[in-house]
Amino acid sequence: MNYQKYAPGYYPVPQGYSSWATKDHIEKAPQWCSVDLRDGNQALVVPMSLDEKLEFFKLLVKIGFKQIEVGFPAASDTEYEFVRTLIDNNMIPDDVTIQVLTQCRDHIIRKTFEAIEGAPSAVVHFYNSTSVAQRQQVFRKSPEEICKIATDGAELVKKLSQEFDGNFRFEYSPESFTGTEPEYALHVCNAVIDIMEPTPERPMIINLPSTVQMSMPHVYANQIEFFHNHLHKRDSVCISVHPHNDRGTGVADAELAMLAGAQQVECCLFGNGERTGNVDSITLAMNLYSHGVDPKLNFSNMPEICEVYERVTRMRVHERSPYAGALVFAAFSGSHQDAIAKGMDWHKHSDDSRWTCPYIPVDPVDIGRTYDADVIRINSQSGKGGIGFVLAQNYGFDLPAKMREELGYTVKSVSDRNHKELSTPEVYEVFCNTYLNKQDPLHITEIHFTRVDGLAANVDIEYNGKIHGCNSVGNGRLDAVTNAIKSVTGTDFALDYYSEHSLDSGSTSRAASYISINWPDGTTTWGAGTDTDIIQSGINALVSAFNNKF
Ligand SMILES: CC(=O)SCCNC(=O)CCNC(=O)[C@H](O)C(C)(C)COP(=O)(O)OP(=O)(O)OC[C@H]1O[C@@H](n2cnc3c(N)ncnc32)[C@H](O)[C@@H]1OP(=O)(O)O
Ligand SMILES: CC(C)C(=O)C(=O)O
Repeated sequence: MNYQKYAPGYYPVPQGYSSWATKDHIEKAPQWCSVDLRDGNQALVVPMSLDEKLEFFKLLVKIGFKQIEVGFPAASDTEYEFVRTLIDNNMIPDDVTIQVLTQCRDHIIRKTFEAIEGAPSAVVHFYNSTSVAQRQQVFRKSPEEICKIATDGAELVKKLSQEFDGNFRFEYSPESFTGTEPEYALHVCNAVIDIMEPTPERPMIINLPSTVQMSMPHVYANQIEFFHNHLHKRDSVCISVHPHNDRGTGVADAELAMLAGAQQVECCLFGNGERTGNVDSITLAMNLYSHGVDPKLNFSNMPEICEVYERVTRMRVHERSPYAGALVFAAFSGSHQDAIAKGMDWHKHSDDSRWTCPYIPVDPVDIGRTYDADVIRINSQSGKGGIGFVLAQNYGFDLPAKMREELGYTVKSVSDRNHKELSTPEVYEVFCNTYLNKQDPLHITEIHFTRVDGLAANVDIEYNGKIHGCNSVGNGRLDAVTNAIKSVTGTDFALDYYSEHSLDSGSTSRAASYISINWPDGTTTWGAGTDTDIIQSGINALVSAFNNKF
């Protein structure tokens, strides 16, 4: 690890371009430009087929993208045919503009115009590299010669836009901007703007890509503010950013750039794109959403978006991909589960409609996820709160706090022993096996109550395989049965806790009862019972608690 081999390769702007840093939130969504079908596609092991691109295009339209870079038409027949298919078959909605990318090379620009001829609304995006490294190593040209590649390209784009039929607007990128001296990049961009002569009615886009991310995000934001202040015809230019993610801060680059004056963001779903990817459109949009800002993109069906994306790109949505990954709402750990379960309950009963649930930045339901499958998941790190929540949500059992605690440890240890996550049915199975309607070694086979002075019970009890008939009395039914059990089994115990609630709604609803009993040796055992008859459910809980001693 020879760190001396490296030095920062970026060029900060002078002091005085960080007024953006006083802002603490983004007030509105940027103009979104999806580059999934171009930058995303060029980064795939196998680029998408025409049909796959069509399906992805439809998905992007459904999500709400109004500007979609559909490809690099000069790159391949598929790319070219895709653009022609969209145009020739009127597949572009009226409010959607397609965008195509071309290098500043004559034959590539010409081929690009052939591809977009007749487009109802298209952005021609032309670029050339301006960085110090590319000037020296790739092009071996002076700054002015490199600038001439851009201006020659701009002249040709402008000329062809008048020769070809279609409604065209323009975008220029000083590619490898982040490795370019800002003053020089500004000079090139202004030279292009002067040629393209945008107006406020027909603005052009200047895209300042972090082609390779080289600095901390605030350095990039300062660069954007510098351009915001010094670009020619600012009222006729839309500043776009196109952050990559080499340093892992693509989202921060985009967000700070928006504070600094960027109006458009070029991005890809799930941060797909060259190397570590482009900035993730889902994270950016959902970050706005979670602050109460309309993102102007609709991610209400995230599972469908993940499915289409994975199928057509052959990429995988990472489990921790913000807002979209399979595990991003999942809480395995006890204290998180406890807070989430309490937070959810608080929200259910609160008048405050704003989402403030601990640990979960947005309501999973808003993006098509479910609480049951996605939020509280059980393993050996889980706690009583989460385990109780799972039982309550899925099976309606609202366990008393102490019983939940005991069940919590039992469930955790099953998960720990087997070294696996427990599914909801498996948690339920542990609960049933441990507490519910247990009939061994003691089982009540027959019971009749009569009200005399207090309550008398005539009970048949099967205990250790033998049936015992018994008459007992008590101050209530449960007390009478307790006394019968004590006399048949010769044990002594005291009823400590009893509660019940109805389990299902409707006339045939079942009751669930919970009982704990204290034993002379200082121990406590718990049992649960269910039955359509509330008394029987209590007796079942009592018998279960008794049986749990043995
Ligand atoms: C950061 C980005 O994402 S930029 C977009 C990158 N995307 C792609 O490249 C995908 C599509 N590209 C392709 O299919 C091909 O590269 C094509 C069709 C564009 C060009 O193909 P080719 O001409 O066969 O090859 P190649 O890309 O290697 O061309 C290199 C030449 O173009 C020049 N060049 C590269 N970029 C540019 C540019 N923006 N403007 C002008 N010239 C350029 C190089 O200096 C080199 O010149 P040389 O022939 O004098 O050495
Ligand atoms: C062509 C440009 C915008 C690009 O993709 C990049 O610089 O990353």
